[in-house]
Amino acid sequence: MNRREDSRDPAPAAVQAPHTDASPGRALLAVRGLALSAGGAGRHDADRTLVRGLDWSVRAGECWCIIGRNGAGKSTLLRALAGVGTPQAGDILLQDKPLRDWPLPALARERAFLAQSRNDAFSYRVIDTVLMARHPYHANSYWEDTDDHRIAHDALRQMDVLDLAQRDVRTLSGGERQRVAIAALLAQDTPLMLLDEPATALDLAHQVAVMRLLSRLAREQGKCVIMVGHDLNLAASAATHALLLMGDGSWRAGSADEVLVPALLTECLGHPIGTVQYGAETRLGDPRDDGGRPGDTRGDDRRGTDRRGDDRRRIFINLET
Ligand SMILES: Nc1ncnc2c1ncn2[C@@H]1O[C@H](COP(=O)(O)OP(=O)(O)OP(=O)(O)O)[C@@H](O)[C@H]1O
Repeated sequence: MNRREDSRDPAPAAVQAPHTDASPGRALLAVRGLALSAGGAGRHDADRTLVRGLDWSVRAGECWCIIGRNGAGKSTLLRALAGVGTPQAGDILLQDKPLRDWPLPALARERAFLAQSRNDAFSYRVIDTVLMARHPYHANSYWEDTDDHRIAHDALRQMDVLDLAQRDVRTLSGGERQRVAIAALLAQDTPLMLLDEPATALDLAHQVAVMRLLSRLAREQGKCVIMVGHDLNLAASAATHALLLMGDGSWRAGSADEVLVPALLTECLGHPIGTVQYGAETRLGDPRDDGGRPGDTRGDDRRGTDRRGDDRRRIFINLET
């Protein structure tokens, strides 16, 4: 996406950005002309367009956050990317091959999907739910080997739930269950990781730890992370890129510095959003003292927007209640 010359201009309404093929490297996931409607294809009530003409490329090492209001279509899009459900139009290519052409076991070795909610109908030990994520690597066998156990234990340790390994999943708290589900996703060890609101139910320390982990997996292991989230500060702390769903079918995609800016977020979320900057020498203060008005990005220009090169951070503030 081209950055506007003067970011003080109001965001254009419902402008669709060009897809992100300008950046180098082959796309792990390529979305072409995708259309999604509420309720999915073939439903008589599938008349509200959630996403229209989505052209989007995602590469190894990128960490994307999908942002939008309730009902904008974030989960619907993530499910489509996981191969669940049929889009109204368009193609989703994983490593240049349409998702529908991937055999399920092979697809399960390429992408892992953390759904927004889950039901534990049966009694399973925590370790067993994580070991199940290793089954795509055992085409003709139900038995896990020692590598699987090591990987499962490592994943539980990374999510700080190794001590719960022998517990029945139905006895876990909401945050513990969420961390076990993320551990299972890690144990699946796929190049593409799709996470629907991974920070849900987590306490603050674990929210930050999960974002750091996802960011590191993308940066250091070349994983491709796509997550849905409502917390802008958490998203901004981890995401290299963002996709905004505007709610009327239009969308904006680009680097975090291009897209996670107050004017676009205000338009996307329908609520005034500004930023304040803090760092080693600047204390967090009242955002209204920081030169910000709803949709006003002058502060960004003045303070710069590189959130990874130094210790400065933008935090997003709702200016009005
Ligand atoms: N089976 C269905 N039948 C009819 N409408 C549906 C169906 N499934 C989803 N929808 C609608 O599609 C829209 C998009 O749903 P989706 O779950 O993708 O939104 P979302 O952006 O993830 O929202 P949230 O932030 O609340 O999680 C919603 O308005 C929802 O009510």
